Amino acid sequence: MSPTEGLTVTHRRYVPHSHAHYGGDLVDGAYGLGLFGDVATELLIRTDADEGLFAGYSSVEFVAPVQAGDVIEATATLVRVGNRSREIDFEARVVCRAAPHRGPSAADVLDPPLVVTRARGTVVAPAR
Ligand SMILES: C/C=C/C(=O)SCCNC(=O)CCNC(=O)[C@H](O)C(C)(C)COP(=O)(O)OP(=O)(O)OC[C@H]1O[C@@H](n2cnc3c(N)ncnc32)[C@H](O)[C@@H]1OP(=O)(O)O
Repeated sequence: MSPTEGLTVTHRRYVPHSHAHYGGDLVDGAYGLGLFGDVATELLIRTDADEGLFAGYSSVEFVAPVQAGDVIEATATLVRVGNRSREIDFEARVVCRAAPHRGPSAADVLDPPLVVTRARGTVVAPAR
């Protein structure tokens, strides 16, 4: 087992209302995949001193919708180190969500966070 297996990186960001794409202020699923690309980039910088290139996803599940106004966090966990391939588990969770029934700027912390997307993918590092 590689000493870097199990390493986890988390990014957190606010989902701007300009990203709402579907009815009900929903955000497209690709938004979450964009977060996964960024968090995988930091993971590869930490393991390989290089951003790497995303080769593909073996699975993606959209478990619950993401809404404009959410605060979302994306986690990447390194699960397998190949020669140049790095297999990564991803999870995105909503940690804060708007509460429009209380007013236009009202929002709550979600405890526990709401899991919205899970995925597994492979990023490829350059040959050393
Ligand atoms: C961090 C996020 C970054 C991004 O989002 S970048 C934007 C999106 N991605 C891209 O534009 C990448 C486009 N694709 C490519 O440039 C190439 O395509 C790759 C560099 C990803 C791979 O090409 P090659 O270097 O020629 O691959 P190989 O020498 O055939 O394999 C190297 C290792 O990578 C594994 N691998 C290759 N393709 C896949 C795949 N599609 N799914 C899973 N694994 C893959 C292999 O098995 C092997 O692994 P082993 O070195 O550990 O033996």
